[in-house]
Amino acid sequence: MDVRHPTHPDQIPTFDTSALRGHYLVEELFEPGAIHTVYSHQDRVVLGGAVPQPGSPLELETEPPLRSEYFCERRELGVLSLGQGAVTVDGSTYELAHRDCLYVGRGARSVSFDSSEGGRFYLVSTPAHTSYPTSVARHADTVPARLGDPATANVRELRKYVHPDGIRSCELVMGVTELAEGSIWNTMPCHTHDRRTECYLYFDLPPEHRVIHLLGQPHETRNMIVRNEQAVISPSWSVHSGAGTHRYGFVWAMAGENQAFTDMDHVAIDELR
Ligand SMILES: O=C[C@H](O)[C@@H](O)CC(=O)C(=O)O
Ligand SMILES: [Zn+2]
Repeated sequence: MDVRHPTHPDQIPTFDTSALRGHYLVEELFEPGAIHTVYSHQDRVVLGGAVPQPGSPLELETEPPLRSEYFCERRELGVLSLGQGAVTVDGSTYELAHRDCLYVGRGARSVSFDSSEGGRFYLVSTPAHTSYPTSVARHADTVPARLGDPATANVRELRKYVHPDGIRSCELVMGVTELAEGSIWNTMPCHTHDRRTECYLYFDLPPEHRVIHLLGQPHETRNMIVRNEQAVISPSWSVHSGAGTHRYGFVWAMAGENQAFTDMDHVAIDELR
């Protein structure tokens, strides 16, 4: 488990490219036959990737930084399936298709991942004060919000999975946004939300393409060049927006003080520096 400490916005101008990437970019989450996790002290979000090999399920183990008997002892967990696979939680198996979401409530003792056809799972976990039921939200059954405009190259569909009017949780708010062919911008005009950390995982981006992801306070932005299946941790003071060299999708997940999706401090394009 990689541990990332929080940063102050005044540090941003002092970071070179590799320092910026070391603090905010999660480059290697998905390795065949392994589970990788990152513990961020930004709202104590844990990000992870699980890639089970056919016939060899992977069990989510606790890690020393958690000081817990099992992973979900004090935590809830969101799982976003990138492909076809199954997650077994305390003996109940949930089959997931590409972009389906499983929420695992606090107290689940055993969580394991299995796939016979190259499935992979993105994990986001946050501290939990109580136990909400483990449940599934399927991409095919979720009515998306249709956002954006062709003129601004940001036509996209947003699906909320874990949120106050969907799967209930303690802190976690989670969903997927997918851009239409020919659209490249997400979250522009952009925003911050001082009450929450937000993490993006970009997916469905061809290997030769990249997303130019913007971060930092609105008046002092930086960029990182991001590959497919890499994640970005955005502290509460940071914008989180990007433009791809190709269409893509991204999993967004938030944790912190509140769960109100509309609690955003909007930033006008002409305020950005
Ligand atoms: O606070 C909310 C998040 O930044 C994302 O949900 C934004 C997003 O998915 C989009 O604009 O497409
Ligand atoms: Zn946001």
